[in-house]
Amino acid sequence: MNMFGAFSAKAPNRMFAALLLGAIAGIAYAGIIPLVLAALADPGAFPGVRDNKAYVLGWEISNFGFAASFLGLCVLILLARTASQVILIRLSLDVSTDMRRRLYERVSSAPIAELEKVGMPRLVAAITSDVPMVVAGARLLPDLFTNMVTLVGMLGYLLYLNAPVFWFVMGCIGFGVVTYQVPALIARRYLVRARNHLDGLHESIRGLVHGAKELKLNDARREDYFRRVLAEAEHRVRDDGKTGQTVMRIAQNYGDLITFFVIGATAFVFVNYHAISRPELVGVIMALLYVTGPIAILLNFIPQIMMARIALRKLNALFARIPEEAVARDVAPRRDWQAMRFEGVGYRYLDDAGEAGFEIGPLDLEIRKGEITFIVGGNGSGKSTLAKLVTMHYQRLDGEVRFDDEVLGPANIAGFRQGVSAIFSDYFLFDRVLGREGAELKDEVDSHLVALGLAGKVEYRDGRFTTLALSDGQKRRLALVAAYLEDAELYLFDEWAADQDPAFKAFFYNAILPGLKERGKAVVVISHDDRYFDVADQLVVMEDGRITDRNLSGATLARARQVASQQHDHGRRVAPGPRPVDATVA
Ligand SMILES: Nc1ncnc2c1ncn2[C@@H]1O[C@H](COP(=O)(O)OP(=O)(O)OP(=O)(O)O)[C@@H](O)[C@H]1O
Repeated sequence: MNMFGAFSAKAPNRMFAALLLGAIAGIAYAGIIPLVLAALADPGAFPGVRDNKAYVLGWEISNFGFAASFLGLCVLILLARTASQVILIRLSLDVSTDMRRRLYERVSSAPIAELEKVGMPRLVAAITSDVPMVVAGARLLPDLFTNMVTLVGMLGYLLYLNAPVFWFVMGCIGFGVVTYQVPALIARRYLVRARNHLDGLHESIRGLVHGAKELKLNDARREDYFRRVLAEAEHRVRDDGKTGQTVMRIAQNYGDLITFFVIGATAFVFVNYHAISRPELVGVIMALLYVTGPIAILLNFIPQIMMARIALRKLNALFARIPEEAVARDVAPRRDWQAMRFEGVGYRYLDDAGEAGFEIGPLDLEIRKGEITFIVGGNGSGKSTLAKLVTMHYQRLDGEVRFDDEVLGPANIAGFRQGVSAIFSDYFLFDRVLGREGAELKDEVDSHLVALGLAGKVEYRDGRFTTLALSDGQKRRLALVAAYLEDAELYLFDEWAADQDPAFKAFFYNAILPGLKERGKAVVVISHDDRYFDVADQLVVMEDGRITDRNLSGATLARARQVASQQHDHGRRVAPGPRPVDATVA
């Protein structure tokens, strides 16, 4: 995608109209000086010559024909330029929305593993910095076109006035353009670096916002973060930006100077070597003075266009970085299965350089409907990675996943994935129930809010939850309400109960999970709550990326309890003796 392409792909007719109007304005601009010079050369233009005069609103107008043409050109410039700019501004707003929408669509259709690698800061930088920069650059196109047409027109006029002057000017412009490239290339290098540092700055800002509580508690820590992380990131963006912009301005002024140099060289040097009449010289100098305007504008645009191209390259790289997941889309949810089977399934994380990181597998596992499967294991043993394979956010790299006898692959994965509802440990709570509407929804939500002890805390009104300002445990319960309403075939809970109080923990393990099981759902729970391991039909023990045990034998239970008891750093183990579950809750 190039800048022009971004606009012309969206609305070719509007883009064409804007450029055409820009060209008309350019031609009209280029016509002004020849017209004035022609009028001045006409005897009717001078005082005392009474021919060809007219009176308009009491004003005496000499050389009326030229004056009327001059006015006509001015009006044409005004109308054509305004229309061209208005069309482009409106189009650019549509294009910005369009580009952002494309990015949203790409993000939502990208493989989760790629999104995790790209990270939020790069996406935010792309949406907030790159898209507006590209659009701002593309918006200059008609003005660029207008000024280029004016320049070409004026150079043509120069050729008509005096061919040697024209070739002299062309030589000077050629020299200027070539030598201009040196500072322009240096500037570009620094501007690209400044833009690359922007991703790091966004990452640092994320730390500032998300780590605000931690930073506030300790001045030394905050100082350190400001000095070594934020300030450094800011300085990198600022320093390279400053150097890039400075060199760019030098290049621009150098370009400006070249045009004046041409005028000086023509007036003071060229005339000594070529025969040129005084009126001819006046015409040439006027044309050259007039040309400085479009040249200055073109030079002024260059930094912005350069920034836009850098941003566009970043956007294109991001699009290439987050490819669309190669799976069939718009397929109906698949509910017609009884068991999900992992046969020798393996997965490994790859870093940016393609180096393999943590690896799980080969895994053999069966998750059946109407059963509860617990996954237990120490920190970093691969439980969440396995969970993402179960929810099909990650696709196996080795082995095979089957739903009954059907092998999971690109053609059917989207269908099976739509039958999954999951609450991950880093879940996101939306302020509404997505994908469902209707009057009966509110009644259902209300009854779940009551059951989960959230009535009075939050309501479902006008299609959204009235507040999300809830405690961690309450937020998780609200996420559970939304998950429950999805009526999925497979439910996955990654440490859902970790921050629930004993009563809700008991409610979750003793009422919600068995309830889902009774409804014939496949239930997968990552848990450290060894008190409730007996709720499981199947207990899967993970150690170092492998399943080391997978049944409910006494030995597995003992092993699972031992592994769970090694979870020192969670600190959220269930307190002994849950208080009786409230009748409304149970
Ligand atoms: N997005 C990622 N990119 C690269 N490596 C990752 C990523 N996520 C996890 N890992 C690696 O995979 C290993 C297993 O992580 P995983 O989250 O599956 O463990 P876990 O058993 O769920 O741990 P915990 O109990 O702490 O949540 C980790 O040691 C980590 O190094």
